[in-house]
Amino acid sequence: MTNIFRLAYLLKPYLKQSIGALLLLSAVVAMDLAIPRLIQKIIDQGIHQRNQDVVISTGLLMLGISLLSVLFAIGNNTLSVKVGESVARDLREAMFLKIQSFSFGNIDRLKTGQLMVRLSSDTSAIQRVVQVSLRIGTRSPLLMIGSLILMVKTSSTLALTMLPILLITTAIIVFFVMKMEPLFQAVRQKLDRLNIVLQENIAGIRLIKAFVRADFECGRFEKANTGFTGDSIRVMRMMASMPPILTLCLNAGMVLVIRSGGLDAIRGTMTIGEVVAFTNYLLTTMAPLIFMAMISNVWASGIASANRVMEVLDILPDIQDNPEPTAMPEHAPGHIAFERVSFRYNNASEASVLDDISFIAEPEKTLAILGATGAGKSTLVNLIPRFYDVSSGRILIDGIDIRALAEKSLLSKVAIVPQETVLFSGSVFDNIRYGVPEADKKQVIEAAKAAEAHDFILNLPKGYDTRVEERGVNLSGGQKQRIALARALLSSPKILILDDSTSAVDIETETRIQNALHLKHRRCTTIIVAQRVSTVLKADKIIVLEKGRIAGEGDHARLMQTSTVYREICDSQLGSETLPESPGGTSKKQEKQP
Ligand SMILES: Nc1ncnc2c1ncn2[C@@H]1O[C@H](COP(=O)(O)OP(=O)(O)OP(=O)(O)O)[C@@H](O)[C@H]1O
Repeated sequence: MTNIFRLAYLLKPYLKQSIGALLLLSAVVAMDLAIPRLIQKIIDQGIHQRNQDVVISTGLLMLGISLLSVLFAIGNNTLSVKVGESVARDLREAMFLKIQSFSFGNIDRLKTGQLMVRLSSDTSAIQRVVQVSLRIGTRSPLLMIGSLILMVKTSSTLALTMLPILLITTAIIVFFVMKMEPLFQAVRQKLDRLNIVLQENIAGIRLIKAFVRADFECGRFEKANTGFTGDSIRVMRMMASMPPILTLCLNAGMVLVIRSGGLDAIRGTMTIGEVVAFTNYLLTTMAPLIFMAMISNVWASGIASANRVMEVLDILPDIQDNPEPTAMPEHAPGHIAFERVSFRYNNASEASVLDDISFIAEPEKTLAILGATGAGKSTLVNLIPRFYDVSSGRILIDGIDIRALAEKSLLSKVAIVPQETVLFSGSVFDNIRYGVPEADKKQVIEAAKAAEAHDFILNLPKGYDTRVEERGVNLSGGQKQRIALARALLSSPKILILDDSTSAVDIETETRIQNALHLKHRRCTTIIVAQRVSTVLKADKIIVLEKGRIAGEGDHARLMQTSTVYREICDSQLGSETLPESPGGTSKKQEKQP
């Protein structure tokens, strides 16, 4: 519930419009309340006393009031819709910005489907709460309170008779609202689950087809869909049972008023006009109660959504700049030092993914990290741009602990080509200059040439203007990797990290890329992650990683002599024939694919 009050804070920028909406609404309520009094006047002073003038003048006044009421209601509607939509837009923006601030660890814990529901359905539910609150949600209680006062003024004894019915009706509504809130929460959770399954399926549709797993996936989807439907039915059933119960209360009240008021009128202690006015006030007391009950689902789902949205807004990014961050020097050489670094993904998890890692990557040199799948290579390089923080030890760049550096400053010097290539829909040109939007065509072409992408891009239907479809489906794996590489090279980084980013290109192209990198980007520290020995042969230093620990360090020739693990990897991939003795040489042997 506190989250709903926190949401009220979002109304602050729209205070004027909100107050305007509420003032217009109050005027509408005042006019609604005047109508039964005017009816009473028509009956008692007009019809009963056969005074035609009273009937006509009061009738015209009623008409005028009704017209004005319509105009004010339209004004209230316009303002409340505007405020509701604006609050939803602000919330979506706040959530979007929050998600952008998340570090890799936060993203690992949150599911994409969940975030999508919170950004879309939950913000819409909150928007409905705001709109409803500025309209019927405020109108109903005001109308109810006004009607109650006027009921007491018309006949306090009759009003007292109505009290138990009003209390029972209120209790029923509170009961329903309290019962429905957790149910709405459950429905939202099931919707999350449904979205996660849906998203995984759409993203992985090709794989599902390739492995003929459509039946299995249909089963998974059906389970999520049935779960969602089941909970939705429970909520709807509850909602549907409320109006008939409340209508019963209203009818019981009417019977009581007509009976007691009728007897009072016969006794002459009440006029017929008063009885009619009282009946009307009973209606304007009970009907808002029923309306409020009907919109209680909007409230219940709004509260549930507010909790879920606030949950995201309350998350603190795992990685934040310290209060006085240091900027990387403009001409930083790019010297990297790992000092006794250990890392585990969740501090709760038992095993370390990296254990006591120490090494140095020299400026303008190439360091390769080789190891079997799951050895911890990607994890290791992800620590350099501080995607995750080390669990112990420290990483220094040019002598500065990266935790002391400003995130933006660090990332402006480090470029990473991740293992999984991500391209956005848009032109090839725009994808390459994603990190440097101001880059001109010449710079883009230069980067593409260094990444061995220029020739294939020219052969695409519209060259650099060819549209990359969603997730790059119209490009091959190797082509995507080369565009991603060009994107990283364009930012002229001081530290370039290639995380198995040439795994999908053939060995010949990979060699050309490496030569180009060596020529044009020799002034940056390059870290190459690879499973393929051929990728690392030319590196100045190779680190062999085994189960999160360093199992060998040195250049190819040295490792061939000192590291059994390295020799075994070489043997398994290149065979046992003589390999080049020194870095820079090329293997004459026909290479085997891993
Ligand atoms: N986001 C994550 N959350 C939890 N565990 C993870 C995460 N990413 C990787 N791991 C675990 O960390 C270990 C090392 O993974 P990593 O991706 O670093 O290996 P790798 O050597 O790069 O493997 P590959 O060559 O197959 O890419 C693996 O056991 C993996 O399951």
